[in-house]
Amino acid sequence: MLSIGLIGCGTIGTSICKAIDDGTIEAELVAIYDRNLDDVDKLLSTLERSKPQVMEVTEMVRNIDLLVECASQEAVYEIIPTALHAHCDVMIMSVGAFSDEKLYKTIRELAKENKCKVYLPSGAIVGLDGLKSASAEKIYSVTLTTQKPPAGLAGAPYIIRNKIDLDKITGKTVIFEGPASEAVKAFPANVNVAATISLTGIGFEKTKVKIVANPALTRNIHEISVEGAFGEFTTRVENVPSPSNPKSSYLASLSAIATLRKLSDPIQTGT
Ligand SMILES: NC(=O)C1=CN([C@@H]2O[C@H](COP(=O)(O)OP(=O)(O)OC[C@H]3O[C@@H](n4cnc5c(N)ncnc54)[C@H](OP(=O)(O)O)[C@@H]3O)[C@@H](O)[C@H]2O)C=CC1
Ligand SMILES: O=C([O-])CC(=O)C(=O)O
Repeated sequence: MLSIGLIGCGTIGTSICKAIDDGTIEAELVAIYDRNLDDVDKLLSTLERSKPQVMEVTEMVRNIDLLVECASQEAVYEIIPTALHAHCDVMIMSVGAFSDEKLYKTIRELAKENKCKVYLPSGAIVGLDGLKSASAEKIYSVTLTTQKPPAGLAGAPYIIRNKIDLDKITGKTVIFEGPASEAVKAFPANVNVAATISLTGIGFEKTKVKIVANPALTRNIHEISVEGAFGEFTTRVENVPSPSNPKSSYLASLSAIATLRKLSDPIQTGT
């Protein structure tokens, strides 16, 4: 059975661990880690059958087949190369880290050299299958429009740097417009999906991102519009925010779980 180690015991990490614990994912949860020890304890208290050891990444990678990152973009730098050097496959949620082209190339090379897979789930968006198919031919444009309730954007470096008072926003307001390369750095905990779209489609510079704060919303909305040789499509998802972290949509957790379930399934649907 697949042995899994997980870094980041927050919202997504807890959902994944529970899904392993209750058998939704066919795997053994061998090890977990988080820099925040309270989150580790909280997660452990939710598990009924699994008894993962708490260990740091250097020890963890000696005991697992696959490392799951659901922590932060900085964690990708800290843990993914270590895991690949140790011949572990990896699944990454903080995909925005790959706007750093050097990191992306390093991880790609390391994965090839060590014959490892790097899984990037669709996360909180829908339509990655269509974009993947479309990218076999010419794509003319890709635009992501993300709308969140103002509280879902709190703490983003862009909001802090520009001294935007989210409490004072009373109507639908465009907060940011620019390339995905800038969006994922300005909003590292809000639009990792822009990175996954960029890697699947036409890259970080050509992918356009618009971020809207909308106090009328209770859900996180992502709309993707794509034009290419195939024709055009628009997808829209209205995501229920995770109760423990309104920045992250529940669908992101479910997407991580689905990606891990797929590993043990002989039938693979979708592009
Ligand atoms: N691809 C996608 O579609 C999506 C991606 N995401 C991304 O997935 C990641 C996890 O999301 P979520 O579970 O909601 O986040 P949470 O904030 O709920 O949990 C993350 C946990 O990881 C810990 N952590 C952060 N950095 C490190 C590190 N370097 N080493 C060890 N622990 C660390 C955090 O600690 P602390 O509290 O101290 O920061 C926190 O306990 C985030 O980067 C998020 O932006 C989220 C939604 C969708
Ligand atoms: O969960 C979401 O709605 C999207 C998100 O936070 C991200 O891509 O980082």
